[in-house]
This record gives sequence, structure tokens and C-alpha cells, in this order.
Amino acid sequence: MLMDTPAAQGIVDIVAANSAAGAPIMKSSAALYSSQGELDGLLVLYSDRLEWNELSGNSNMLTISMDALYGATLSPPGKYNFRSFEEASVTNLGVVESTHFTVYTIAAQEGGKRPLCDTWTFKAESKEESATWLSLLRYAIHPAPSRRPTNVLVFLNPVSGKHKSLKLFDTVVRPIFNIGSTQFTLKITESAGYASTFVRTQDLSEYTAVVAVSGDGLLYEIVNGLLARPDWAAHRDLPLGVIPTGTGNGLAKTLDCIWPEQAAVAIVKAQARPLDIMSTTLSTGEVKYWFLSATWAYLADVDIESESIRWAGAARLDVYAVMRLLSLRYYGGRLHYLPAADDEEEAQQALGDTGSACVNGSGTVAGASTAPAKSYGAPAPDSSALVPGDADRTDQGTDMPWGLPPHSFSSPLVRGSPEVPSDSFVAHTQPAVGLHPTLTADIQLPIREGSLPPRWRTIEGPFAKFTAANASWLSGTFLACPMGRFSDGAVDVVYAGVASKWQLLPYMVSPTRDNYMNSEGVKHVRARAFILEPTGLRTTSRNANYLMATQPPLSNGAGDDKARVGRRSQSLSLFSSLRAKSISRSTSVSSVSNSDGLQPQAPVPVRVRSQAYSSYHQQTIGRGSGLMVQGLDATAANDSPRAQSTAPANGGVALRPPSQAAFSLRSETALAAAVMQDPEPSAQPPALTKRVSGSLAATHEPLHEPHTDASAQSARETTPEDASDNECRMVGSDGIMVLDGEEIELGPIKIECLPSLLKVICPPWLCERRNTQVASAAAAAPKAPMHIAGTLSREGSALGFSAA
Ligand SMILES: Nc1ncnc2c1ncn2[C@@H]1O[C@H](COP(=O)(O)OP(=O)(O)OP(=O)(O)O)[C@@H](O)[C@H]1O
Repeated sequence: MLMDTPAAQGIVDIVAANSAAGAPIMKSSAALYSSQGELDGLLVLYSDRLEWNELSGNSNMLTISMDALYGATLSPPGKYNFRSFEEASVTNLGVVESTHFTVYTIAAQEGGKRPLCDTWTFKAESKEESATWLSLLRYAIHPAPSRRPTNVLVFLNPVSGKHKSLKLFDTVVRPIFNIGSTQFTLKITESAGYASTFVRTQDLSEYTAVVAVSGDGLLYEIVNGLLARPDWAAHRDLPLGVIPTGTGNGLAKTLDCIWPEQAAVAIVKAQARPLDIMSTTLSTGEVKYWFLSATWAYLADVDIESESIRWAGAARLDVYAVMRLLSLRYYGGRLHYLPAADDEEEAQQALGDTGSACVNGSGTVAGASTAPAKSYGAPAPDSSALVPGDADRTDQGTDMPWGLPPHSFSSPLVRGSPEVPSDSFVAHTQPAVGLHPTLTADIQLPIREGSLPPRWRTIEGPFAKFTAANASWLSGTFLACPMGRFSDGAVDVVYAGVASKWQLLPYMVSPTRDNYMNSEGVKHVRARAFILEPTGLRTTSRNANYLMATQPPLSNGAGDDKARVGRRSQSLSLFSSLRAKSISRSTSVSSVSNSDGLQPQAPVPVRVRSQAYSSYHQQTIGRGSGLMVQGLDATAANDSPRAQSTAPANGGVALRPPSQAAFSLRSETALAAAVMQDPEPSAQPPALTKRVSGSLAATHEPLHEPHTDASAQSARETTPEDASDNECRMVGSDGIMVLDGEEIELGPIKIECLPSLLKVICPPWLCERRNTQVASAAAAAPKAPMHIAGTLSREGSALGFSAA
């Protein structure tokens, strides 16, 4: 019984008329094929679901939500019991007329297990009816032609994750694309940078989406390539997608698409959402864009160090997370941020005024008694439930430091552009939106006292862990920022200050729940923009308070000399304070000059530990850094191309560091040390060809303070364990920050959120959840069913489907 036919009325009219009224769009008798044979029943299509009920009164029924339905094909009579959707696609594609048709579904499983991809074959009363069903079902999947992703540009990284991308693409993605009539152009990346170069230089007008079959790293490459185009603005509506085959897959997890088949269905269904992009200005002036996270300190260390066991897959992160927690490090630094609208309100309440303020790492506002820093202790909502993205864009008032940065003519510095309709897959030919200044353009680095615009806040380090996140998950098992939302116009910074390892444990090792937000030492701020200024000092956990106490003050802007002196004395006092504890391990006294000249100026002796280290970072200082080492023993001299054999009079080691930073050399057997000497804030840090870390300990002792009996006595009281835990090191440059997988040498950086700059492909169930959340907030309509529900006798036994 056919209610109506497209031929008579037109599919669009039927759907429009009936779906508005909540009435069936089409209803006809149709037999369902199962292992029991042909079950006569009634098939009904509604705007949000397909229902089948057995006529015999056996109460077998099937409900398929539209979200779960991703394809429909005709199928040859007699063939219904496909072993897989892949086999069904091969068998059915190309059938031009038949009384039989097959629908393809995906259903979530409990416990995050691999989703069920299934096929359901029906027999209509005639070939015409079958053809009508096919047209209507396909229309239901893609209500408007513009939503059909006609030509998807797919980049596949064959070496991502466990190198199974190609196999996954052929066995899972390709069949789903074929069933869903999604055409694609496949590009297998030949090397790192291939995709970036392609999207930066090639004509993309024929493509309706760009998809990475990879981890997050390849998509990061694509984003940066796309935004480097002179005509980037014309491509803002080109939706980006990811099919997760990498190690981390943080964006896919955040999008509730952690399985490749889910992601492939999302692309077939072609629903896209706005995606905030974070613009990051490095101290070199270079600009990078990221969409997932910027990590520093603990997490960056884990990411980098675990590269050595990449073969372990995602478990490598867990292993190193534990190792790094056991030998926890703190990094000196300062975070300046412009609160997002909702954060700002609470910050104002805590401060009681409207000026900028300073919050230290232990959570107190400097100069404001003991008012607690902003902390999101309450459990965060479901990470996959999105909130509308424009909440933070309503108040970008006149107190922002506007100004045109040098790169504004080639970069997507756009703020506050309206959200493009979420489901639009129209050709990306909109005119370029106007270029706007960045939020942080007028803020010069390093920050001087009083130079921050109003409403900016400052948090003093040290930091054990630092994550700036746009998305909530950084990998499939790593909930790095529960409140991360990819289209809320803000960046969430979650960091760990000084606390015990035990207190930090839930936050540090494989956090999959948001309970760690209650942990002591874990703090969260939401920002529209922030500036991170690392001091370049790193220490182990017992010395964390030294870092806090000796954080160099903000420059007052009166003159660099004063600032330099301040920084120097702070640095020296740091080393002096450490001396008493670690002196027992010192075996020689060295001298450090404070310039590149041959004659030491105001030499500063340092104590050098000669203990051998077996750190995993076997990296030496970059060549050409300007470091001079004199009087090293033969082993140590091997570390430096510029080592000289003349021993200083005191028989120790003389280091001649570059003017701004000082470094430690290390080798298998020996030694080196350095101390910050006469830092020059305006100078660029020396170029390093490699990261310098894991270096030997150094302590400082002013020349006029000879090694006294008292200091020797205090040294003797220090145990070897204390000594190994009392290292305070300079980190090459200022350490490493990881932007969506890319490592950058960290100096002062500025990061700001560019709301809704691009679009990302979401699965329909995520969009549904978003809509549902919005609706329920307004006490609106109840939830629509999301996945297959009901029971069906299949394969000889009753198979249950639980509704999600
Ligand atoms: N053919 C290739 N050979 C080598 N590297 C490639 C190739 N194609 C892409 N890359 C690079 O590999 C890096 C990692 O890619 P991807 O994110 O896909 O994998 P992954 O296993 O998740 O890696 P990670 O965990 O390091 O992020 C990216 O930076 C990308 O530029």
C-alpha cells in the first residue's frame, strides 16, 4: 500500500507536508529478509526514523533512526544475508531495478565497543515501489542536494598510528563512501608536509570537503596549509573531517567518532559545525594555527619522550605519563590571559575591582589577600554535548588592544563572524570576510609591568602541567580538558600548580573522567586569548617553591637595565638557594663568564656535579649556540665543538654562555653546567638545532663566597637522594610546546581564539545531541530516538537493540 508517490507529488512536497505534521512520509507493506526467511510486515518512513512491524502479530519490530541510516541500495532478489556491509556494497552496487532494496545502518554499542554496521533487506510489492523507497530513503539521508558531499578530498597518511590507514580505508571507509554515494579523490601522502603543500597551492574549488585519514597531526598540517593560502577566506566553508587511524585521535574522540566507520558515516551524512581555531604567535613572529591543544611541561614531555616507544601505540603515552609523574618536573613561567565572558564575571568577584591582577601558582591573587583563583571544581557536562558557540562573542568591547599585526594580510585574523549554517555543504565561494586585527597584536613581549590592557589577569607559575585546549579529548583515552568545546569562542587552560604527586595523580595519568578538576593544585581558566612567558627554568618537585619564589618580576618598562639586573639577581638567588642542598654532590668549582668576550667579566663560579647520568635525552647543545666550554676534561670536551683544553687556575670548568641563556652539556660520563648570566630580555635566544634537556645539575656560588666550612657542613647533611631531586636546570630555549603534535621551541607566545573560523564534519548523533541539549535547556521537545531500537529475530535468535 503506497500512500503517495514521488511521481505524483514530488518527494520534496511529500516529505515537507508529512514531516511537518508528524505523519508518515511513506507507508507500504514490505517483507523483511532474515535467516528465518521472509517476514511480512509494514514499513513506515517518518522524518526522523524508519519503522518496520511484523504483520503476523509476533511483535517483531525494527526502528532505525535517521541518524543511524547512512545508505540505501537496490539488491538482487534472493540475496539478503550478507556477511558484512562491505560484501553488501559489492553485491548491490550497480543493481538498477529490483523488488528488493537494502538499507545500511550503524549502531553504537555499549562500553565504547566497535559500532555495529548492519544491513536490512526488504522486499517491496513491485519494482516501482522499491524504486520509490530508494528515492525517499536517499532523500531522507540527504534532504538537500547541497548537503551531499560530492567530491571529498581525502588525504591518507600511510604511516600514522600503527600504519594501518590504507587497509582501514579499503575495508571500512571505501565501502561506506560507496554505499553513501560519496565521491572522493584519494591522495596518499608521500611525506610530512605533502598535504599542507597541496592545500596551500592547489585549486580546491572542485572539492566539497577535505578529510584526513590519519591522527590529528595530518589535519593540523591541512589547517595550517589552508590558512596560509592568500584566498583562505574563500575556503572557510570547506568542511574538514578526520577518519581516525592515528595514535592520539583527540578530535575524533571529541566528535564522538573514534571508530573509522563512525567517521566515515559522518562524512556521508555531511553535517558540519563551526570550529574555533587558535592562532599562535611565536616569539619569532611566526604564526601557527591549531584546533586541538597546546601542551607544555608534563604533557609535552610525555608526548616527546614517549616517541621512543611509538610501536606501543596509544599506550606509549600512559607508560611515560607514569614515569614522568614519578619524577615530576616543574617549569617556571607566567600566564597572562584575557578571561572569556563567563570566567571574567567570577574573576571580577574574586578581585572586587576591574583592573588586571595577578594570581600565583598556588591559587591566590597577588595583592588581594587570599582570594581563591578560579577553579572549576564541579564535574563538567558530557564532553560531547556541545554548547552554542556564540556565547563569548557578545562582549568584545572597546577595551581590547586592537591593532594590525604584520601578518594580518595573509592570515585569517577574523573574529566574531556569524556561524554559517551547520549543515551547509555548498560550494565555498563566499566572498572573503574582512580582515580584523588580532586581540593581542598590541601586546609586546616580554610583558612589562603595567603594559597589560585592562581585564587581563596574570597567573604565576611554576607549572607541572599546562594544557590549552579547544577540544576536550587529546586522545581516545585522555580527557585533558573536560570543558573543552570546539566552537565556544574560547580556549580552556587547565594547569597543575604545586601539589603532591598523589594529589595530581588523577590528572596526570590517563584521565578519562572529569573528577580530577577537584584535585588540589589543578586549576582552570577560560580565555579568549593568553600569553605564556616561560622563564626557562625547570626543576624537580621538591624545588617547585624555589621556582615560585624566584620568578623574575615583570619588567617595569623604565629601562631594560633595571629589568636585567632584577632578572639576574632573581636567577642567581635561585641558584644560591639551591646550593646549600646540592653542594655535597659537587666535585669541582667552575667559572662562568657573562659575555662572549674572552675575558670573563665578573666571573661567577658554579659547582658542577660530575655524576654520570642516564637520562633518556642524549642530546647535545646545538652547534653555533655560542657556548664556550673551557677546561673540560676529555669526555666533556667531546660534547662541545668549541671546547678548549686550557684548564682554569682552579682546575674546574669554565663555561662561557651566550648572553641570554645558559645551558648544560651532558655526556655519558660527565658534566657540565651553566648559569643564567646577565640575561638580555630583548635578545633572541640562541638558535638551537636540537632540544636541550636532561642536562646535568648546576649550582651557583658567588666568587666572593668561598666554599666555607658551613656550606660544606650543610652539604654533608644532604643525602644523595636529596641532591638528585634538587636540580634546577635551564631548559634549552624555554622548553618545548606541542601544538596538535607539532613541537615548537617555546619562548613567549601569544595565543588567541578565532571563533568559528573553519568548519568540522560532525556525526549526526553529535549534532542531534547538541540540538537536544539546547532544546531541553528551553524545556522543548523530547529526545528523538538516536539508534536502532526494538527487537528482531535474526540469525535464529532474538537480537536486542538498545536505544541510545
Ligand atoms: N607519508 C608520510 N611520511 C611521514 N610522515 C608523514 C607522512 N604523511 C604525513 N606525515 C606526518 O606524520 C605526522 C603524524 O601524523 P598523524 O597525526 O597522521 O599520525 P599519528 O600516528 O597520530 O602521529 P602522532 O601521534 O605523532 O600525532 C604528521 O605531522 C604528518 O605531517
